[in-house]
Amino acid sequence: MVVSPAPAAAPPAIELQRVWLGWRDRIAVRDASGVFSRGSLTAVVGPNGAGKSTLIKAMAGRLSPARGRIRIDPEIAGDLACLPQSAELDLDFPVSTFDLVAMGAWHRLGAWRGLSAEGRDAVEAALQAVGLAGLGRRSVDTLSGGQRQRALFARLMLRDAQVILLDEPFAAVDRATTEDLLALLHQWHGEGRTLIVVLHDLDMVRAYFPQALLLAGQVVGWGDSGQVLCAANLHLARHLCAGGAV
Ligand SMILES: Nc1ncnc2c1ncn2[C@@H]1O[C@H](COP(=O)(O)OP(=O)(O)OP(=O)(O)O)[C@@H](O)[C@H]1O
Repeated sequence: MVVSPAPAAAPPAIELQRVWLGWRDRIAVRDASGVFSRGSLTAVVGPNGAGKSTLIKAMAGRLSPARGRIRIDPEIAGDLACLPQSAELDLDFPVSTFDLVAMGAWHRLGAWRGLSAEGRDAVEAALQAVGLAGLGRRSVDTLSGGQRQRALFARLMLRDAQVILLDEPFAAVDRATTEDLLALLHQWHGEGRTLIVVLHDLDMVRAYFPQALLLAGQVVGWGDSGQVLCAANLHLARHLCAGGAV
């Protein structure tokens, strides 16, 4: 097994300390340890059922570890945003795209306070940045899948979080949308945010993500994506998820 440690230069944003995660009596992730450094850009990859979404949910605070600890840097603990898989999001309600994006600012403004002129400008700027300028008045239930994903990225811009977790953000969106949203991820990375992104496209990971965490019910590799995504690790991950023991 090749497990490379994450670079030690930056302080930890999120540290997994012998974390076990499960659903009722089923263990989904066993004994995972490692560090997502501050400002890192990490892809979480692995076969279906490897525990990627489970780990994202646990780091977002939606699932408690059965054992071990997820330590989030206290300085950024309240500054973590999560975009779940699109299948988990019900956007079939008649709210305007503008209001959906503006919801990103709720944690700063309070749920029932109106947006200032500055806030409204920020929403318009975010809509423009994701290619939805002029669509603010459209109801989200009339947007295409790609447009919804763009709107959700605009909402993340308003959220302005230091740590951003994204679960398969490019599933079911076309290539142009993927490229635009990938560019936004890189912009956020350049701003020093910590990004943790569940992905299936290994070529994309090798090309654009410096760090990778390969899961298969346990950590198979974690570190430089070129090293982690070697043939031996990928073979081991497939073997483990097919029910093999090591
Ligand atoms: N809400 C749940 N209740 C019960 N079991 C669950 C739940 N969510 C996930 N699991 C189980 O936990 C294990 C890991 O699932 P998880 O969704 O984390 O995998 P994944 O790596 O994200 O898979 P995929 O690539 O298919 O999205 C699987 O065995 C799955 O059936």
